[in-house]
Amino acid sequence: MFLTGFAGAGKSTCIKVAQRYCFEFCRAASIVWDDVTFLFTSTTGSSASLFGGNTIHNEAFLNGRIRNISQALRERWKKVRLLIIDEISFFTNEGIDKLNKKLQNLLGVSNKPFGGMSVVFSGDFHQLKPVLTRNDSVLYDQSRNGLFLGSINCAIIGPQSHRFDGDPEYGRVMRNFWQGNPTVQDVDYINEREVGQNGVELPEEEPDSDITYACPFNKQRNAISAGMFSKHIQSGGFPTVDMDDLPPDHTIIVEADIGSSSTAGNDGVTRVSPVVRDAILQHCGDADVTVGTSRKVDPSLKLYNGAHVMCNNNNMLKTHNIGNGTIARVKSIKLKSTAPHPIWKNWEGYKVLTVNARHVEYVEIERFPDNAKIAAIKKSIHELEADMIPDDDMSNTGADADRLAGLKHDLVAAQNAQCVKVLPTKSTAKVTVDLTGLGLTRQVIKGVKIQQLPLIMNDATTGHKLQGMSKDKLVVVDWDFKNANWVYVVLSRVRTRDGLYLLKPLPRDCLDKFQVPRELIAFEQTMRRLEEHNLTERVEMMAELG
Ligand SMILES: Nc1ncnc2c1ncn2[C@@H]1O[C@H](COP(=O)(O)OP(=O)(O)OP(=O)(O)O)[C@@H](O)[C@H]1O
Repeated sequence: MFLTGFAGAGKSTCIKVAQRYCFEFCRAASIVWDDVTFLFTSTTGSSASLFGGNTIHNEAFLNGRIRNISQALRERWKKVRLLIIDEISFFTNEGIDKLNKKLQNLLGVSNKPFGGMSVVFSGDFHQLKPVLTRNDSVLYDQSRNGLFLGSINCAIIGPQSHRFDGDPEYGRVMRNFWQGNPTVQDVDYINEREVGQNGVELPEEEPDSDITYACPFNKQRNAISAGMFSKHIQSGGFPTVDMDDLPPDHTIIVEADIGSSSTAGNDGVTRVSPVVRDAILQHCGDADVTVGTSRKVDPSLKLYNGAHVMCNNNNMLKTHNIGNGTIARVKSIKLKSTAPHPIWKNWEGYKVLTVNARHVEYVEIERFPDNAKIAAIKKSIHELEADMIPDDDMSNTGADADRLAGLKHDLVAAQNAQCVKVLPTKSTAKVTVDLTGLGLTRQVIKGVKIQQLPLIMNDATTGHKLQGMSKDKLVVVDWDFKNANWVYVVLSRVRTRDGLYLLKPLPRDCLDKFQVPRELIAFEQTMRRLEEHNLTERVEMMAELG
């Protein structure tokens, strides 16, 4: 099945509802149901973690060798009745071919596509493609992927978007972008949200506010995080370096433990010299330190209670539903019992505590924003407290007080269930460091042994991590026209135009950047015809049933 529709059409929500329906059906019919009966996966860790699923790459062992597939994994797949793959626009022809072979092997059925498994491909091809894909690798190109198209026997196209229910006019403009035909008036309408114009001001940062900064490049993301940290330091409580006072312990910079490298420096030695190490810690952001093709390591993580972070590996996706792209806030930092007392360092003239990552036992993070359960409990507490009169035991009934205590207890339990302890991990990274200021030339150092927490700061995020999310407030720092559909994906995350803040206006001459590829138009026509056929068949079947 192919489930599609424009941003916010409710594709992910629809799958959740279908899962609930299947669960209730199985329960009523006494059919065994377990956690993989309806297997929820996504092509990215960030969207998988939004609904408590895993990536399809992990579940179907896509990056492993067939001979290494364990018996336990084969047994697990035998229990799956329906496989969901969300955010399908991030999948490629190569991915589909691999999936087909892996499922045929896992299920022991080689003469049927995907080993005979029922698969729901869900997503919107008007959204982002994988970062490193060739144009001929897109799934919707009917001349290229017979397997994908040939296996789809049912299509559902969400007719409208629910994300913009609160602002239908913004939804209408987003649909124009989706269809590839925005007008200059649409661009002007968006640009009315430029900060500094028409009385638009940046939103206030409040503890529970879900403000996201969207920017195209990781360097910009790093610069925004550094700016936010400076703001945090200057907001008070940090002594300047000429004062005797010690810095507060709610804020600490966790410096990566950097060991040797596999490439020799100018002196022919593979050791990362103290000078180079200091340069990495002081001048590099996570955009400069990468593991494998894209995983980033922040050499100098600036953590404090409430800091916005993003997890960036999938090691805990299965066990704790925290994956690459899961967003969270820092709750606490625990140092090992053997750790020396953190020393302070000079950060723009202020004293800030600093510790090496090897001395950190864990950092506890809490998913953010609140899930529906926590939001509902907070709302009930707020309403009850508003009804109760402060310090007036006569008017406030005991029942109200008991209910309030019960709600607060439930809130703590629900919040604790959202918390996870993240441990430092060891990796081998490629570091790009500018050493020209030190009179040295070595700039790219490969094979650097590094230990750090698998977290990056999330004051700002790139479009690829935003896909699949709904936001109340979004600040667009800059535009990216190089990655097709970036502008549409970013703009369509926010529920209302009032929640949008632009640091740069959208260029008025960008209208030709939104054209929908011919192959995608042809693919969607095929899907529409299939949907009509499915609906007609269904009406006929219902009529036969009387
Ligand atoms: N039938 C519905 N009625 C009301 N609200 C809905 C409905 N379906 C979805 N929503 C709401 O609309 C928003 C977007 O839903 P959802 O994330 O499922 O859309 P999507 O199609 O998966 O979006 P995207 O393509 O951007 O990932 C969510 O806030 C969701 O709660």
